[in-house]
Amino acid sequence: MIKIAPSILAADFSKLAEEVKEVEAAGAELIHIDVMDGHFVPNITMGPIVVEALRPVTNLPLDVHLMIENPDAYIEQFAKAGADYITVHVEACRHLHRTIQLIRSFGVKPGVVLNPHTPIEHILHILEDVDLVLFMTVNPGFGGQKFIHSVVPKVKQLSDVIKEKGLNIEIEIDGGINEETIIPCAEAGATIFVAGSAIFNTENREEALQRIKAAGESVLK
Ligand SMILES: O=C(CO)[C@H](O)[C@H](O)COP(=O)(O)O
Ligand SMILES: [Fe+2]
Repeated sequence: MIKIAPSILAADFSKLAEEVKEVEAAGAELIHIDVMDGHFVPNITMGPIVVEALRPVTNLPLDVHLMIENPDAYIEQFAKAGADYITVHVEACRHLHRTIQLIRSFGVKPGVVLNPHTPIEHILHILEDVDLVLFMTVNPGFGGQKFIHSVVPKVKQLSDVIKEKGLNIEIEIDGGINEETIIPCAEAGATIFVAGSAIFNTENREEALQRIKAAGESVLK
């Protein structure tokens, strides 16, 4: 099954609650929240108070993507604010296993994120401990960037490892996803797709979301 996670980074922040409700009604499966600190990435976005504000607005799981240095210092705040998933970059974690355990200790599902150039070997020894692996298909920091195709073989490589080991881990893709780029990623074994500009920068969000989802599902038939 293909799940679409609209990224609110591309939403109209002056009416964020309405934007979230609109994509929920349009068939979204998760709400993706991009947290940037101006250090790990060259942009600043939102913190736990936005997660807390959105928690009562939607029944969908809140997928919190931390693009921050020292994520350990903020995990409790994001967990208590209502995050369902917290994903951390392997490139930002000095003690990844500790960070993943910390996320789980608050009853939140942990995931690990790889930048486009990071090899999957960096996460092979954490697979047993995570619920999700997120592949960046743009350099993190901004919405609306172009999909980096060279990430796709890594997705297939990890998907094969997950199958071989019989693990229950979902693969999520983030960056430049639209009804074309979703296809090679779904073929490679990904099941959760973040889409920001391809959904929020359109007139008809429902149609955009459903077209992207249908393109992904066409691969599974
Ligand atoms: O993590 C991100 C950027 O760092 C965003 O989730 C991602 O860029 C989504 O936006 P778009 O679909 O417009 O590429
Ligand atoms: Fe993201």
